[in-house]
Amino acid sequence: MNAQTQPEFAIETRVVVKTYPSDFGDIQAVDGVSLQVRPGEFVALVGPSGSGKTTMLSILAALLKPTAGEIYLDGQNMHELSENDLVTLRREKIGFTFQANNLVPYLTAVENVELMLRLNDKLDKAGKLRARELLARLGLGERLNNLTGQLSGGQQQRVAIARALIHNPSLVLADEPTASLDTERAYQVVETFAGLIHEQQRAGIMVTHDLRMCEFVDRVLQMRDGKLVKEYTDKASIMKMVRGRAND
Ligand SMILES: Nc1ncnc2c1ncn2[C@@H]1O[C@H](COP(=O)(O)OP(=O)(O)OP(=O)(O)O)[C@@H](O)[C@H]1O
Repeated sequence: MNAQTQPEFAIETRVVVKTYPSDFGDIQAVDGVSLQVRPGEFVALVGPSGSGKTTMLSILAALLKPTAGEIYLDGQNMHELSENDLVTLRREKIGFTFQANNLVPYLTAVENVELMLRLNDKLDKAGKLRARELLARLGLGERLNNLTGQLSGGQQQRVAIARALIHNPSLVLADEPTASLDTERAYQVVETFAGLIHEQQRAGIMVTHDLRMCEFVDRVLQMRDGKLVKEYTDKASIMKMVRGRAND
């Protein structure tokens, strides 16, 4: 990897296809998706159920191999990496938050965040301080030493966000990060998430069914039948889309 030149895009996909075999013929879950996200840009991936959002997110997370197409993370073609290098790249350069936040129940809030640093061999004094600062920034300064089961859904989701960001990944992926939250908490979580993505210059991609959450993103990509069918690129058109649908 060339550390000298900073590529324009943190993540770029070129004509990505994912086909699942089935008894009724192949299912084209992702059908030629090309997208690019810059550092510091927060993008929402929306679309009806079955349109391929989760499949696309899994491919971006290097958890699923595409049937065809190319993916570049910080300019590195993922296809050219060995399985071992892919594991390392995923651990170092990608942060995730999932709907079920996958926190470790027998660890405290701060230990869950530190875990990402430990896995990357970066759990030093400065890292520990950053984990505490990040959780405090997310409003959990007084909950650092609580087990995650002692936290509310929204608090757990914020711990998951801290864990996704703590190792300074280039790409942060969120799958329905607000699914278990009430509206007010969902707004708070996504607003804070957006703020951190902008401030720390990460590329953020969030899959959401809740179009109101698009208020906080810079761009909306709409999928249908595995394809990107529409893009909203400015605040005014995003807000029009949010309001139009929200009033249905
Ligand atoms: N492991 C799999 N094997 C076979 N088909 C699959 C598999 N995973 C997903 N699919 C199919 O691929 C298509 C896209 O699914 P995907 O889960 O990516 O959609 P989605 O937009 O995330 O849907 P939702 O909003 O309901 O989560 C669907 O037709 C789905 O049935």
